[in-house]
Formats: sequence, structure tokens, C-alpha cells
Amino acid sequence: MSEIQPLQVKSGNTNVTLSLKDDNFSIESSTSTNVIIHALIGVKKLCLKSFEFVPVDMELAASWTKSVKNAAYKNAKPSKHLKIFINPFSGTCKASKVFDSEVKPIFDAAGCTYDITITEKINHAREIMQTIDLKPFDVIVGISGDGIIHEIINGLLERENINDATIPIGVIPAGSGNALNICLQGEAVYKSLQHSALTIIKGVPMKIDMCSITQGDKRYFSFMSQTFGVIADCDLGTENLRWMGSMRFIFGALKAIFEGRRYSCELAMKIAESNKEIIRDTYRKEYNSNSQSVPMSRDNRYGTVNDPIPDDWTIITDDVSTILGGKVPWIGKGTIPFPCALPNDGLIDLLVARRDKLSSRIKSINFMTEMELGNHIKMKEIDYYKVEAFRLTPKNSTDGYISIDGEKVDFAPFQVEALPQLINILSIDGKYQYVNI
Ligand SMILES: Nc1ncnc2c1ncn2[C@@H]1O[C@H](COP(=O)(O)OP(=O)(O)OP(=O)(O)O)[C@@H](O)[C@H]1O
Repeated sequence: MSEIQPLQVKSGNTNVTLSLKDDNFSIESSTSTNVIIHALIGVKKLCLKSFEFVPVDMELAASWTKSVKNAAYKNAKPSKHLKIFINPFSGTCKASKVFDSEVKPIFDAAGCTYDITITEKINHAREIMQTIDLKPFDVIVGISGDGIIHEIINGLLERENINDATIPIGVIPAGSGNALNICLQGEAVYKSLQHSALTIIKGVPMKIDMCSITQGDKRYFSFMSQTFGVIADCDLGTENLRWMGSMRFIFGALKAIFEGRRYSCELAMKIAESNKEIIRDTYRKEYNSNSQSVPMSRDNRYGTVNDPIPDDWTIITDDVSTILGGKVPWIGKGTIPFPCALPNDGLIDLLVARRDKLSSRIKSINFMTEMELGNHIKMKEIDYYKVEAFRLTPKNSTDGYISIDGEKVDFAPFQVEALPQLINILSIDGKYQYVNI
């Protein structure tokens, strides 16, 4: 805001000079007979404040407010029209209340308009997104957890015209995990409704890759993670312990480790050619996301799980502790399995913890605790790859857990491949939060 000249306004009978500090959080200024400024003020906790002034010179005030608005919005479109999905059963079932009391006043202050659907059943958001006329909308918003975002993405990618899928998606956290919002906002403020609302109002679209999943005859898209082994058990195998909050994951991990549970599988993967270099450079923060656009395609290059494994894939058949594929750094608070994950490098990060390497309970516990900050990838017992695709086939067991984007799916072989840049998510600066390892 430093480039904007101060404006003379009246406070009672006194003339005062109004100057705006460099502040990313000014939402809007408008004028009729007065100058009105709505701003989100603060750092960790943002508060909506409105200020009203009588200008000394109306003409100057009109051009001043125009300059303020341009500086505040930069390239973002002001006063967006939003399609909003509220899941009344997300998290602690407070999504509607949260919208009315905390989010709506911010959208209103920014001049946004909206059309709201309260989801009534599983896949409601997905069905609507398959056919809704998108022309009136600037953004699709989930006031929810990651589950509704998964549905919005899948609905968009199931539309007849693939180009429709480019409409940006915004996240207001109301779920229990909200992993995507941790990646967008960071652990310190990911629960802040104000930071998230601001990202929807003024954020920039970030292209993200999708994981195309095939299992049996099913085909769908995952934006976050695919897990097998201890981590899937911790999440899905402790649903009955939800009352414990996030402690249930630690309890689940310790239980699986101390019971010495065995997870056998065959893992086939198409390792990226420059696998090691990409990981090293991402690690050093020198690797830039792919800023070049690629043609949008939802076609699989590597066929489906029912096709033969291509000749050039690497195959591991082993007992493992965990196999985890993903496209985002965080999959939950204090869980950073993929510190090198990039939104649009066209690759899946794949973490393999083999049982022979992770031989003792101490090492297993170490692995879980190091994952809190992403430091597990420095452990020699852990293999970390960048892959174009992988296939996991469970062995020696007919029952167990496989989780895709945190949801339970059939305990059966599945194949995953990265399809570049299919979806746009609104972000602060076009990147996921960095992981400092
Ligand atoms: N009216 C409804 N009744 C039952 N389930 C619903 C309804 N509306 C949506 N759902 C389902 O609720 C599931 C979970 O929703 P969501 O992801 O928003 O919350 P969460 O599970 O608490 O959060 P997170 O995924 O971040 O942990 C979604 O998969 C969605 O299909």
C-alpha cells in the first residue's frame, strides 16, 4: 500500500490524514458519501474491522478507493460469486454455525455473493458438481473436511467437458483432519476461518496434479494420499476411538507396532528418471514447481490395475510396515510423510518402510515420531521415491485396511498414476507451505 498517497478525511470537525500501512489484509474500500474500509487485522488471529470516514474531497476519495482496491486485490477478481457446499456432519457438526458467525460476515464485507447447498448425503456434492452450470460461479467452496473436497474434485473430473474442471476450489476448514488446508495455510493457522476466507477472496489459483486410481472396475481421483500398513490401520482401524481425538492415531500406531502386525504386499512402481535429483533439489528448496501449462487429459498412460504390469517397472515383494503414496506434504496435523511433495511436478511421492529394514520396535516408533516434522526421510531404513505410477497388491491376507484420501476402500489391488495439473486450488501464493527439514 506504500505507493498510495494518504487521503484527507474528517474526524468530527478535525481534518486527519488517512494512510494505509503495507497490509495484505485490507479487503475493500468503497465510496458513496463516505469512505468505508473493511479489513482483516492481526497476524495469527485475524479480526474483521470496519472503518468509516467522511472525505474532504469526494473526487480524490473516489480515485483513492479505486487505488486501494487495486492494491488490495492485485490480480484477484473482487466480489466473487461462490458455489458453497456445507457438510453439516463435518468434524464436530458445526459447519453451518461457523459459516453464519465467522465466514459470512467476511464474504459479505468483500461483496461476495453465494449459492449454498447443505449436503444431505454421501456423494451429494459430487453429483451436483457433475452437471451444475458453472458459468455464474468464480469459485467452488467446501465448508467441510477433505471428504467434500474429494467429492467436488471427482464431480468436476466426471463432467463431459474436462476444461470445466479448471474452476478454482476454495477450502474453509470445518472437518476433523483438514489436511489440504494445513498444506495451504500451515499448521499454525490452518484452523483459522479468517485466513481461509481471505485466501478465497484474494488467493491465486494453484494447479495441482491428481492421482488417478483404478481398483477392480472402479476409477476415480485422489488428491491427497493412498495408504497401506500401519498408517492405514492407525486411521481406519481406530474409528471406534474417535472420542480420543488425535491421540487415537498414536494409540493405533503403538498398538500395531507392539502387536507386531505383518503387512505383505507386492509393490510395482514406475520410478521417475531423475528420482534422486528431484528429491535432493526439493529438499534444498531449489526445485520449482512446474509453472508451464500442460494439456489437460484424464486418460491413464499406464492403463488400469487389470492390465499386465509394464516391463520397465520396479517390483518389490516384501513384508512392509507402511506404504504411503501422496501428493501433499501433510496428511494431518503433525504428520508430514511427504516433505518433498510438490503440487504440480507430475509425480507421486512414495514412501516405503520395509519390515526387514525397520526391524525393531524402537525403529518403528522412531519412524512415526520423526514423521511429525518430516525428518523420517533422512532415516536409512526408509525408502522415499518420486514415481509416475505404482500398483499395490496385498498378499497373504484377505482382510485389512487401504485408505484413499483418508476413506476406507476395498482391500484389493489398486493402481495409481499421476495426471498433471487437472485441478485449481486457491492458495496464498501458488505453493504449498514449505516443510523445513
Ligand atoms: N448429510 C450427510 N450425511 C452423512 N454424510 C455426509 C453428508 N454430507 C456429506 N457427507 C459425507 O461426510 C464425509 C466426511 O465429510 P468431511 O470430509 O467434510 O468431514 P470430516 O471427515 O470430519 O473431515 P476430514 O475428512 O478433513 O477428516 C464425506 O465423505 C461426505 O461424503
